Amino acid sequence: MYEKIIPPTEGSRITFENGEPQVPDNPIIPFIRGDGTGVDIWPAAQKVFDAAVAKAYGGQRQIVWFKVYAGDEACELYGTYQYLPEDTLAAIREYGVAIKGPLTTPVGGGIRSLNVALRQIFDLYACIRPCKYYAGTPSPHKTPEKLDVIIYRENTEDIYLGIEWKQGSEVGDRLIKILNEDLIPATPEHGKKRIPLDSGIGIKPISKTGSQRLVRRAIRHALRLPKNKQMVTLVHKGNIMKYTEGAFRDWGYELATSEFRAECITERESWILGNKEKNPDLSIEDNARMIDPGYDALTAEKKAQICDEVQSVLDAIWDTHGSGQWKDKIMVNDRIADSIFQQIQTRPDEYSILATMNLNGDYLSDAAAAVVGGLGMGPGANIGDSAAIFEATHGTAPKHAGLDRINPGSVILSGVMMLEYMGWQEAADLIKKGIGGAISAGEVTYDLARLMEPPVEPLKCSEFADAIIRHF
Ligand SMILES: NC(=O)C1=CN([C@@H]2O[C@H](COP(=O)(O)OP(=O)(O)OC[C@H]3O[C@@H](n4cnc5c(N)ncnc54)[C@H](OP(=O)(O)O)[C@@H]3O)[C@@H](O)[C@H]2O)C=CC1
Ligand SMILES: O=C(O)CCC(=O)C(=O)O
Ligand SMILES: [Mg+2]
Repeated sequence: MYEKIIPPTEGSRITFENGEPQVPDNPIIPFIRGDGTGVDIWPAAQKVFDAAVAKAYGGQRQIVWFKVYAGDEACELYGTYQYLPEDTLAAIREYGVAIKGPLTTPVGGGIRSLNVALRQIFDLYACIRPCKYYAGTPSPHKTPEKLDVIIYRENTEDIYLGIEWKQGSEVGDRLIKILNEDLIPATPEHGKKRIPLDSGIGIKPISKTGSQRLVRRAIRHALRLPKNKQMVTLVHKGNIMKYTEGAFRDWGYELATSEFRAECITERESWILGNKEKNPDLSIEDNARMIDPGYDALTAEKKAQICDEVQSVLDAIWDTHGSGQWKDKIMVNDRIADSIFQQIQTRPDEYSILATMNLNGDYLSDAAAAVVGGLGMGPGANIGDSAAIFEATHGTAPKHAGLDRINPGSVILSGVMMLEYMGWQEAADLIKKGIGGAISAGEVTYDLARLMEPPVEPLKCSEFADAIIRHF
């Protein structure tokens, strides 16, 4: 079945039922070491996972690791340009849950991202990146403990679909000609706009299906959180990209107010209900004026639309959500993408789950990780309905590769997410305890050491792993 790898003779497969993993006591888990700092991080992380599982279950449970290849290491074994061999895909398909180190993607030309390819091949449509503060972690931010968000990033489409044409390419030039001469003039709202002839062109597809399945997972996650964290914020740049990012917002609200009607309230609905609760005799028009501060300057048609909205919300959900009942529901709101970057710094505690499209989530997850201590503390999971691959938010950090210096924390915390996904909470908790203990004792790698006051001597990558195990 495999060309160059041999599966372990012991261990069993993780299977999926209704999108949920069914985990035996000795699951076979494929891992990709990764390029660049993967050589440092992976052995450190694996040591921590094995120690935690051994301590938590005293031999009753064990992960059976299966080394598979991608990136530079794959080319060494399988030959030039064999960056993502069929063996690796077959192993992940067979065993369902995998974990990986970072893989290099060249800028400009060269191969397209292997990381993105894996997400698309296995339809791992939700990229989940929690950004939570570990006590004692040094941070460039004054109040990092106030940030506790989980980024739910759509993981398969947007510009990451990779449909683009180089400037000057034959097809790209043809496309620009068709757009300039036919499609743009046929769309009156585009007026006299034309695409400069020396442009590269990229396509940004945002589908209703892709958006809604992501938001569905985000809302389901919110349902499992404590009441004060039951919020989902739809992040978008819909004021500029109306039919892609704006549509993501609209489809998100549509899903929340149809599939999750009993469980959700939108921010705007909460204002309408709240206004009526404070003043039961409030007229529809006065309520409309209160939810839209620019109401009096609007055209008659727009005013009528807002009054209709107020009336329909009251008709539809006053009985089920009114009289304060909405305060127990999941709050669904939306924020424009640039604004959320400052909001996670100025009002971090007002957010919980941030549901984003692919590119916005990529940017936002690095920024949010920085608030809670940096990319060395940014874990992630790519989840689909029949497979999952866990990986850190960061990349290969090439200047640190092979120096036994980099922080393995993000891959270790990605492993914590994997253990939790598998239902192995005891092992996950031990690792979290170990990380907390090591940080509190000032036993940290260079990235955290340089932020600590007073400064501490940094540990090596491998020493940090040992410190985590000591603090279990
Ligand atoms: N999922 C994946 O596999 C990803 C792959 N990539 C790929 O990685 C390559 C390099 O990307 P680049 O833009 O340099 O981004 P990286 O995330 O690899 O590194 C940027 C900087 O972030 C800090 N950093 C990264 N990882 C860690 C860590 N584990 N511990 C502490 N600090 C860390 C370092 O900062 P400092 O030097 O200041 O300490 C590092 O120089 C590219 O080819 C990119 O495409 C990028 C992101 C994700
Ligand atoms: O695939 C890559 O090289 C970069 C991906 C990335 O930055 C991410 O997923 O956060
Ligand atoms: Mg990124």
